[in-house]
Amino acid sequence: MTRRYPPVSVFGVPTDIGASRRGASMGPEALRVAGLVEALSARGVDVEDLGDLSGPRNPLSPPVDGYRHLDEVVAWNQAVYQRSRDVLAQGRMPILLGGDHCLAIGSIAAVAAHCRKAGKKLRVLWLDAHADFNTREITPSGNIHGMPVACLCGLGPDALTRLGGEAPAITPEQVRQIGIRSVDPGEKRLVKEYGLDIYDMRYIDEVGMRQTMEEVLEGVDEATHLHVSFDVDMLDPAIAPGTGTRVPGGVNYREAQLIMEMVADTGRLGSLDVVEVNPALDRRNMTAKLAVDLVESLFGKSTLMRD
Ligand SMILES: NC(=[NH2+])NCCC[C@H](N)C(=O)O
Ligand SMILES: [Mn+2]
Ligand SMILES: [Mn+2]
Repeated sequence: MTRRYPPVSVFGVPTDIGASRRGASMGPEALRVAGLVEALSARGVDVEDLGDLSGPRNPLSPPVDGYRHLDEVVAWNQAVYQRSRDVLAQGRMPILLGGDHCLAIGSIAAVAAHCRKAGKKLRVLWLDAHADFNTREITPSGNIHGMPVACLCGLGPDALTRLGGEAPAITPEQVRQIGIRSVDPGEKRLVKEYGLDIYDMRYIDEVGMRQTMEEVLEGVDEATHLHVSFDVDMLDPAIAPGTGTRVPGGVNYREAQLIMEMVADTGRLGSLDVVEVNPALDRRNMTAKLAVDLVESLFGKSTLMRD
């Protein structure tokens, strides 16, 4: 099946400000070196690379009042919010190259504001080993890349929950999490309290990825905007070692392809984050290359004979 895709604007956000381990700041360049932009244009996508945003350096300081680098995280996310908003206003699809996962606060807040204005129904697919639903009270690390989903749902400091003015940017019902296998004890309680829809690895093992994705995509229609927030640590570390918070027992190659292919089949992909690629921990850029391979599938590359 050949499908027309909206024009795409790629931008890099070279920071690891939301993490305590450095290196994700080199992710954007690793994804470019792996050929992300060329791969999209080879698929017939009209794609431009806007280069990298800039922001404060990483002081690698300890948490203050439960947050590590809060001011810097806010500054980077304001830049992400503005860039994502501008790209969407031009009728283009933003692809954020991270950087760590705290940056999804800015990208998804912008997408949510855009959907409200355009009368679209937003659904967020959160592909991750982690639920990223911590708050300052319960975080084991103070790392804000463990908090973006909570911030987007209105739990967190005003400067992050109100990036787009209103809070919450989204509600838990709009989120589907896939590949989860590491949730901190306090975080687990909060996730249950807020009713987040989590397709964890046990569930995927039991029912299979096809059934999982059918449930994830249930109700998606012409009015739906799908935002995919792809933390590469969703993948099994054997195939994706280049990331800072590895958890064994992740999604395998074929399962990951099926996720992307089934999203592509909906034709409703509206925006994308590719985050947590850490070249300092990678081998021969294999994690970035795999991420590019999967992004190609999100844009309709298929091995199906019936196509
Ligand atoms: N986006 C990520 N890789 N998040 C990892 C979070 C790990 C842990 N749950 C924490 O809050 O510190
Ligand atoms: Mn993660
Ligand atoms: Mn994450």
